[in-house]
Amino acid sequence: MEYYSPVFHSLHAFWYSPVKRKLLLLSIMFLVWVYMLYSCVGYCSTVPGPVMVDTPRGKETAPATGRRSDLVSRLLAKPQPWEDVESDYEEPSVRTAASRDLLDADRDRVPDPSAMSSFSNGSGSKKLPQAIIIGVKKGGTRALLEFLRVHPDIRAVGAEPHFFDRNYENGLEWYRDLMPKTLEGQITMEKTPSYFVTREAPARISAMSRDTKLIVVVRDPVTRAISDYTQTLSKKPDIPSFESLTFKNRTTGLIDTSWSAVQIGIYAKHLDNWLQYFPMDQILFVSGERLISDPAGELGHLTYFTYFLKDQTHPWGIPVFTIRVSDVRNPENTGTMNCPGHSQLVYGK
Ligand SMILES: Nc1ncnc2c1ncn2[C@@H]1O[C@H](COP(=O)(O)OS(=O)(=O)O)[C@@H](OP(=O)(O)O)[C@H]1O
Repeated sequence: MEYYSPVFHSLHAFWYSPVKRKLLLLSIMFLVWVYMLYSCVGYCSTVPGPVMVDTPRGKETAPATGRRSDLVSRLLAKPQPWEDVESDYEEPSVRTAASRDLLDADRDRVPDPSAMSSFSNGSGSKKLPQAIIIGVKKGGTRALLEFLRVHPDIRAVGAEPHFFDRNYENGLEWYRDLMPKTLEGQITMEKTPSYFVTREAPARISAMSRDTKLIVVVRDPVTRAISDYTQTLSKKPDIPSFESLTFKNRTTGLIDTSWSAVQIGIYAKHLDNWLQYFPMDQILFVSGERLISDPAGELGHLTYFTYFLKDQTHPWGIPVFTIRVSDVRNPENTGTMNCPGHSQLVYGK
């Protein structure tokens, strides 16, 4: 006995009608297409797209991974109120974490587009930095960092984290999270030039790790001060002249050492603070002058740097960096010194 179903009958009739069959197929294709479109939109919204970031060189496109765009947005976060205010050139002799950076550059606040190492491939793990370029501001720290990060053993965060001066309360995990991933044997680095003149920085870095290598780019303090001043002048054209800020009394030649541009250049004084926490052989001095006059020559020292950073002696011997020194209060008093073994460090003495 044949079972008769009205539903089966209407389906049968529907299927054998060519027009209706085409309509059914079209509807199915349409539904599949809508489904695919929906899935694609959902997927694309989770895939990181290019991010435009403001840099000192203008707007640039960063190939944003999720991690990188996270870093960029964090570092591009609205500046704290005190960061917006530039003061009247009166600064404490040594900056404290809460103090304002009078001559700070915009670039200090804006992350470099290559905030993550270009070699970073997503593998490895984030580590706290083993080496930090702690200063000096306008010494050539950016150039040095960019030179160093060319080396495959060095991974550096491009933006200045300002952890040990402005963001310390965020904690070490926050700081670690800013770092690029590294593989075994690779060195994590960062640079924040204001650490050098921040009173709390040496103790804080030492608390993180007493083995941290410190790199200081030193430059003739007078040239450094002019560079610092020029940067501020470009943002605030109506500030007083360099001379009137430098001298307390032009006739006697008495220098106003409370002006931050001069303060920062009294290297020996700041160095004393660091030497309370770190031995001299853990601090590497680099010539800011050489970074300008012979950057290729400094690039040649990259191998030395990695040996220094890894606590190893280079097979070719001990690296020697000749540094021109001068006394900010007596610019005629210049000389040279070799690093390491820099017993003649007389900057600002
Ligand atoms: N190789 C190379 N390439 C480009 N620029 C170089 C280089 N070496 C040093 N400099 C000079 O370094 C000065 C900026 O120093 P910093 O990077 O430490 O500045 S900052 O503190 O990060 O704002 C800035 O100095 P001034 O030009 O006198 O302002 C740069 O010119």
